[in-house]
Amino acid sequence: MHIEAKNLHLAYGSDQILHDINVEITEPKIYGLLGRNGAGKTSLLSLFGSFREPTSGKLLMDGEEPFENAGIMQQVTFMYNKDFTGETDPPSSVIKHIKRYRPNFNLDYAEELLKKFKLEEKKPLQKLSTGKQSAFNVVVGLASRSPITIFDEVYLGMDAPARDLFYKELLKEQEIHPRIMILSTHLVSEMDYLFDEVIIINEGNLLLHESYDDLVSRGVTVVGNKLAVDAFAKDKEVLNEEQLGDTRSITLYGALSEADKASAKEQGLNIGPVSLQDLFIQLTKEEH
Ligand SMILES: Nc1ncnc2c1ncn2[C@@H]1O[C@H](COP(=O)(O)OP(=O)(O)OP(=O)(O)O)[C@@H](O)[C@H]1O
Repeated sequence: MHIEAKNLHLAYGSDQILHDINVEITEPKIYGLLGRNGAGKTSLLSLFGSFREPTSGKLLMDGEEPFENAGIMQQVTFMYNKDFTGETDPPSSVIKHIKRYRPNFNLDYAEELLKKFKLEEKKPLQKLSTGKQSAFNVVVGLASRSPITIFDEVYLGMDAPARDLFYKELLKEQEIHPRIMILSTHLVSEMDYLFDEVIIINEGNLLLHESYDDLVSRGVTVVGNKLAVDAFAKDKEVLNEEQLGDTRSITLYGALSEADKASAKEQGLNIGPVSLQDLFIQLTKEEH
């Protein structure tokens, strides 16, 4: 499947939330969707999940508008922190009915995952702990095997071992049943290794959509003597700088040329990689 957003706008009443979003998601890969609190991630994902209609612009999935489009909706699984109040059946019973509305849902795999996440309890879903309810959402999302699978911060309440299990299953699933997986998260440093591509939204605008490798190769950290670092940084885009005594560390946005690398070496400057989290923090700082 293939998602295409053209000049997408979303307003809640008079509040403009998403502004002129243009994005194409075409490959069965894992996409990390990042943005500060309130940036508009859930709003965008709720458009992809057919929960809402754009205020203007076009959203096409395989060339069709998804809103109230049953054929498209069956191909998209949008998992978020659902409120399970009133869900009196245990997880093992709830999963038996999912195939009716998610045609690719694999019950055997879901049962296997219930065991792995220790969700075989007889307790009704509404009485499970927050983390276990999140794990249940993860199970449904993975086992749905929908061509477009969206996880909107569902892993928030899950403890570290459960999240680790989720990441492993996700990578395994993606290898066997590749699909468009979109993960929105604030756990950037923990999850960055999962992403093939990164989409960043800032204040309702699309800030960037790039492959993970391209994005992190755009930034470098340069550490060394303050004066040498300052001279090196001249005419370059400095995202961040920190100083301790005479030592200065800067984060630069933009790939270094071979000549730059040679000159840094000559001046005793240390060049290192930049993490996605550092780039994200710098790129979404208020002054940007
Ligand atoms: N139903 C709604 N009615 C009015 N405003 C809303 C509604 N849902 C979200 N908003 C507003 O839209 C903006 C974007 O919210 P959204 O939940 O999409 O952000 P987010 O990036 O997912 O944030 P977070 O990381 O905090 O979950 C916020 O200003 C929020 O207050």
